[in-house]
Order: sequence, then structure tokens, then C-alpha cells
Amino acid sequence: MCNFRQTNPTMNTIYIDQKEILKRYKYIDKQTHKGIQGHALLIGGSYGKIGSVCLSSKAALKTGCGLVTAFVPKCGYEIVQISIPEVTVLTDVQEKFISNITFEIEPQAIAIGPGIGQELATQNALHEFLKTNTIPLVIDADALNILSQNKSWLSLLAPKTIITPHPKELERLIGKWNSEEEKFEKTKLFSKQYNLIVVMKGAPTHTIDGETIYENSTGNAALATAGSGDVLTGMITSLLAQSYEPVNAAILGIYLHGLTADIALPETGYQSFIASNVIENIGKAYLTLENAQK
Ligand SMILES: NC(=O)C1=CN([C@@H]2O[C@H](COP(=O)(O)OP(=O)(O)OC[C@H]3O[C@@H](n4cnc5c(N)ncnc54)[C@H](O)[C@@H]3O)[C@@H](O)[C@H]2O)[C@@H](O)CC1
Ligand SMILES: Nc1ncnc2c1ncn2[C@@H]1O[C@H](COP(=O)(O)OP(=O)(O)O)[C@@H](O)[C@H]1O
Ligand SMILES: [Mg+2]
Repeated sequence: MCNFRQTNPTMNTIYIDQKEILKRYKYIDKQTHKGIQGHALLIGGSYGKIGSVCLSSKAALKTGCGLVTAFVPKCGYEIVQISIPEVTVLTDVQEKFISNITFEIEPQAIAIGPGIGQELATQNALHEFLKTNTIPLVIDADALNILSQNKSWLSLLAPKTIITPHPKELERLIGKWNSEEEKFEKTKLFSKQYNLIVVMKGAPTHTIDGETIYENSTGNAALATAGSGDVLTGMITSLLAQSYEPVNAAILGIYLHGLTADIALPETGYQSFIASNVIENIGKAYLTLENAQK
């Protein structure tokens, strides 16, 4: 039984609370090791925006995958290695932006976009990558903006690719809307046309998978801070690498991400909460699920 909610006469929405999450949450196997716990690859960053990939990569690790690799322009090499020593780093041939995405590792999930910028060479690199990629994928930030300018590339995306637009990025992809209802209808059409999972970030965040809408129950205005979306991308990608079905990776990632802000609020207040505080509280968010089972 799902927790259906009728937010609008034309749409059936499943409300994602702890009960719904516990149906999807996978408890850790006591015998697991880093080699089978999932390997996530985060592709992004450009000069001045390497921090976005640091946030995504650290969030991916703290969400539980066994291995995390970041693919960044050369200028990001030391920044990532020093700020997160647990993450392995691959670099592009270019110093300040990504121009050629090649790697010999075999990750189970990839994210592309945080901080990647929109240089022409980066646009071409994204196009080449999308033509050949077969690994489960999360697309965010400037990679979405590049797709908005090259809509024919959307047909290159494998079924159930996850995209995570904030409202402005969504508008660039689907065009303007005149009402909330129209926004949902256009997003559902877009999701069905390209067979994508669309994470409509907002307050609250909704995940659209064809006709189905999942409304998240956690989170608060503390999340209105630079980099909190980059963290969400890392969390969803980590869950995808840990073999969650794409829609469940999105739903669980969004739920845990919001819960971190609810947990931290009494200590940080709304204003002084920053994206790194999401990462710090992922463990406590997971523990609410572990403890709910006892
Ligand atoms: N430390 C870093 O390196 C950071 C890098 N970032 C990267 O910077 C690039 C630009 O991202 P931005 O998102 O700032 O740029 P965008 O131009 O896509 O979005 C900024 C504008 O979108 C609108 N917007 C955003 N959220 C909205 C909401 N919830 N409701 C209504 N309007 C909303 C606002 O008008 C805002 O000015 C991305 O590649 C991103 O990954 C950011 O994530 C911030 C942190
Ligand atoms: N007022 C709010 N209430 C709840 N969640 C919010 C609020 N404002 C922003 N968020 C969440 O914060 C994240 C912001 O993502 P994004 O705009 O991509 O940030 P960035 O690109 O800076 O990392 C999204 O998950 C969004 O749902
Ligand atoms: Mg963003």
C-alpha cells in the first residue's frame, strides 16, 4: 500500500515519509566490502567551481558507496585530493574546464554537471560522453543547461536517467509555465517523452517518473544555500551506485538530504546552515532509519 495524496484533482501523488522510505531502504550487508559497495564517478568542476565537485564527491562517500572518483579539469587535482583524501581523482587534459571525458574505471553510477560550466569544448565533451555512456547517470546543473540548448541530445539519454533541475534549470528545459498545475503537466510530459526521472527541486521537492509523482516530506529553508544541490547529486549518485533502482535512489537521496536539515536546524538555525552541514548530518539521517526498525 502506498501513501497516496490527492494534492490536485488531476494528479495522484505518493507522499514520501519514513514509512514509504522504509519500504525502499536496504540495510547494510554485514559481509560487504568497498569493492561491492558501489563505485560512483562525479564529473564536473571548472576554474572557480571545483568546490561543487568536492561537495558532490564527499556527499557520495558519506552516503555509503565504497569508492568515489572525481573527474575534474587539471586545476582541480590538488583541491580535491587535499580536501577529500578518500576520493580518487582523474583529470582532463585541459587546465580550467573539461574537454574530453575518458576513463578506464568501471563505476556503477555517474553524475555529470556540478560546476562544469558551459565552455564550447565542455559542451562537445558532454555530447561525446552521452553518445557512448551506458552507465546509470545523474545529470545536474550546467550539464542540464547545455542540454537545454541542445534538446536533440536528450534522446541520447538511457531510460530512467535522473535529472535534477532547480526551477530555473527546469524552465530552461521545458519552457515557462503559468501555474503549478501546468508545471507538473509539462514535467510529466517531458519525463514520458524522454523516459527520464525528473527531480523537481524546490520546497518541497517532487520526483516525476512518467505519470507518478513522489512528494518529499523532509527539508526546510536552511537548504537555500550554495552547493546544497551539488550535495544532493552526490547522494543520489551514491545510492544509484549501491544498486538502488533509479527512482528509489532519487526518492531516498532527497529524503535523507532534507532530513539532514531538519536534524541540524536546532543547532544551526536557518541562516548558518551550509551545504557541508548536509554532509555532516547524513549519518544521523541514516540512523533514524536504522533506529526505526528496532
Ligand atoms: N562551490 C561551488 O563551486 C558551487 C558551484 N555551483 C555551480 O555553479 C553553476 C551555476 O549554478 P546556479 O544554480 O547558481 O546557476 P543558475 O543560473 O542555473 O541558477 C541561478 C538562478 O536560478 C534561479 N533559481 C535557483 N533556485 C531557484 C529556486 N528554488 N526557485 C526559483 N528560482 C531559482 C535564481 O533566479 C538564481 O539566480 C552550476 O554549475 C553549479 O553546479 C553552485 O552549485 C554553487 C556552489
Ligand atoms: N526553501 C527551501 N526549502 C526546502 N528545500 C530547499 C529550499 N531552498 C532550496 N532547497 C533545496 O536545496 C537544494 C538547492 O539545489 P540547487 O539550487 O541546485 O543548489 P546549488 O546549485 O547551489 O547546489 C535543492 O535540493 C532544493 O530542493
Ligand atoms: Mg544546482
